[in-house]
Amino acid sequence: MEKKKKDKVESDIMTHDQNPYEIVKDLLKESVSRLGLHENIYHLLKKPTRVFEVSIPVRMDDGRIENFTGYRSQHLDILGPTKGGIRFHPAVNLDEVKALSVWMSLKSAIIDLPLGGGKGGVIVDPEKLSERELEVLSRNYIKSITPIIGPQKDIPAPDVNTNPKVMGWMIDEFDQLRGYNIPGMLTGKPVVLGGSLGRLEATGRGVVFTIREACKVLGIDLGEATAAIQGFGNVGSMTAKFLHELGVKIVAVTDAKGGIYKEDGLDIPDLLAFTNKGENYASNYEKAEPINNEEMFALPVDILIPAAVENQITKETAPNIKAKILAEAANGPTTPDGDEILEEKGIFVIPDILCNAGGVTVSYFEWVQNNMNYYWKVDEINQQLEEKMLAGFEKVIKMREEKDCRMRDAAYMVGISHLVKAMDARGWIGEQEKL
Ligand SMILES: NC(=O)C1=CN([C@@H]2O[C@H](COP(=O)(O)OP(=O)(O)OC[C@H]3O[C@@H](n4cnc5c(N)ncnc54)[C@H](O)[C@@H]3O)[C@@H](O)[C@H]2O)C=CC1
Ligand SMILES: O=C(O)CCC(=O)C(=O)O
Repeated sequence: MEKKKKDKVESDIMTHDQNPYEIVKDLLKESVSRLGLHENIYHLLKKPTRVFEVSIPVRMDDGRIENFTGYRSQHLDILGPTKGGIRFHPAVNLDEVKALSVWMSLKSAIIDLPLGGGKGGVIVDPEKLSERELEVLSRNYIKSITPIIGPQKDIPAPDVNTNPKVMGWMIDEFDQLRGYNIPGMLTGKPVVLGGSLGRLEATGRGVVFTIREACKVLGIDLGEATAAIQGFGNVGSMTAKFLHELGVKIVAVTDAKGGIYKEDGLDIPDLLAFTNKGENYASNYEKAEPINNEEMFALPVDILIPAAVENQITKETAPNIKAKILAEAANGPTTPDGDEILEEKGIFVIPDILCNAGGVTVSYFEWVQNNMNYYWKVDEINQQLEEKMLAGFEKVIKMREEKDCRMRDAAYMVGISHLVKAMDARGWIGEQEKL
């Protein structure tokens, strides 16, 4: 009863402009039309092929059985098996998971990966679980979606509040069910179990490649640039590390618990060492001043990086943004009305489906290595990641010039055009739908 009430509240509070699935459908529709394609293409793209809802009973430490709700959405598998992360968060809902799976299809298409889009989520606040409860939840979730996943079907990976440790439990459960080791069934796993070198850093590294390219377009010298980052988990912290290595002064980082600010620039290696010890920097790091998310968005920095959750750049926060570049490391951080304000202000947006595609790119490399059971050196992986990200960035910039449109529309058009080629090759579409 309690659970039902919570789910209802979550979906009730989402307006059309905050609902990621409504947002992504509107963007798909607009881009299909801009490309001069028949609206049938929109109808082929707008819905995931398959969505799966599961109940995940967990015996809690106090003996109670709590029944969690989980989802897996498989958007489109015309380029290859569907692929995408698993999120553990109290705000997870079906529309969010569906939108995240559409974004995965577009990301893979932009980067030219032979993969489709998938995504999973469980409605849970992992901070409220003990380690044992979290492990049981992780194992039971993967068990419940076992019929629809596998290395040639749908390949999960980490997302918000999941990590290599969680992936280790999940792969163990799957291997035990199947009776043999299947390393390519998920990615982002510990290296000792067939994880790829460079995967942990990949999303942040990819974000920084796109920022570097955007700075070239705008004539910004990275050595003189300043940045602020929302979210200091896997993606935010790795983005901070690589930007710092390029000489960018990171003046603020924030997360769900608060944030810190230092005008002269934070000592990122020191901060990473602090957080790696499991410390909460927002309340315990003494070498900087406190700052909240709203204040951070309004800082006079060159580069602003939302690396947390959806709907952060809104009609409330966007008017205060002073940055020249908004690098969307998170999925769906900008609402449509936030986007309009960014456009009016002439802020250069690196859209999520391009900006954060480094994660799935190295996940693809991990899967390839698992399939051939031979493992590459980290330099090889990083170099191939860079090539893929730069090629994706180039395609989006070219489309933006051709169509004289926003970076976001250009990224959607690049992704959709690639998917349409695959639809055509499969005989899904007739003359009227072709480019
Ligand atoms: N992990 C990956 O490889 C990839 C992640 N992403 C996206 O990047 C974003 C971050 O993911 P991860 O770093 O993996 O997750 P994470 O769980 O490691 O970190 C999430 C961070 O966001 C913060 N956060 C959560 N809610 C917040 C709020 N309301 N306000 C401010 N901060 C908040 C958390 O405190 C934490 O610092 C998500 O949108 C995810 O979908 C995208 C591509 C790949
Ligand atoms: O690494 C992957 O397969 C998926 C990463 C992901 O979930 C994302 O790009 O949002």
